[in-house]
Amino acid sequence: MRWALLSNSRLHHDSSNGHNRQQQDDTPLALRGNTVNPISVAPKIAIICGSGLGSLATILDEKIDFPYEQIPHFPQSTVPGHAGKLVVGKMGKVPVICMQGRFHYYEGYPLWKCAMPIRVFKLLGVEMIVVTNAAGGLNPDYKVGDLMIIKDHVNFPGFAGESFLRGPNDERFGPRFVALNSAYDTELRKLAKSVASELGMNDFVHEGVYTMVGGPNFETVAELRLMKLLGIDAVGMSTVPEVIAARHCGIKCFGFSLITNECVTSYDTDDEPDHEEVMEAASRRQNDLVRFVTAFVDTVKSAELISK
Ligand SMILES: O=P(O)(O)O[C@H]1O[C@H](CO)[C@@H](O)[C@H]1O
Ligand SMILES: Nc1nc2[nH]cnc2c(=O)[nH]1
Repeated sequence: MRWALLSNSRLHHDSSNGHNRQQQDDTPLALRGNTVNPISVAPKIAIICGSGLGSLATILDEKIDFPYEQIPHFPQSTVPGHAGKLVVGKMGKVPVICMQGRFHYYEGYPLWKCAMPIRVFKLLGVEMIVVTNAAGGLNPDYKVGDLMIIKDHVNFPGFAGESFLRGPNDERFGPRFVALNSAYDTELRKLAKSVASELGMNDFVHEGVYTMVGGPNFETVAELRLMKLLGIDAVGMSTVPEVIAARHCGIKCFGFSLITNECVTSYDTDDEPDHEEVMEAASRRQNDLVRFVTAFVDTVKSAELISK
């Protein structure tokens, strides 16, 4: 397999995280230039599959897989439930690219690397991301298996100065300072709610605020109580860097969390969250999620919210 080089200086800024600038600049990401399996049709939507949610990629027609280990310098998936490949194909009539496996800060990647695939997608012509994740439910109305359309986020790593955008700004992707007050597109959220309604999913679909923590540990009771006080509905360890990268380069964002566990906010219980429970909950809801995302993508196309 041969890969054409696309200068990666367009993808990354210099980082003060100890990463080798030369390696960054050498990273070949021109999937269109793959002479074995070129991406001939530009994907319009990128779907980032959360923990245990990889089945969203398996339903594509005319699928082509690009395992991460075959993409030089691409990060590798290390978390169970993240297969580690890009899958390109069609969801209905829409060309899409799925990340079956995302990158998390706790795996050891700096935030710029966690969300670097978003810039690859931008260069491939992607106009919208559908970002999904598994999350712990803080809102007392949420149950395991519920779906939360993300209305907004609280970026805890950002409070400590960590950002995908830290370092020199690459003006070719977007401005130094980026507005995030409407990061999660209002029109797309409205449309998703009407799709959920049409599919009879109203009793388990909510809208709320997601927060990202660094992980990999789950939260203490005191931390979860603090988050509740702040109006946070669900907590996870991802998504925010991808959304910031996307908004910076003008990609529209729609996101949802699958509530895989109820956060333990009391000291009077032996309940503990674990990753197996997270994956089991994701697996139980996969058929509904596939139905929801397929109908959403179809409606986005009909509403002409992506180009023809
Ligand atoms: O956010 P995704 O990738 O869905 O995964 C979530 O599930 C894992 C914990 O079980 C963490 O990685 C958390 O972020
Ligand atoms: N931080 C965090 N991430 C999760 N991912 C799935 N469930 C959880 C949770 O309870 N906390």
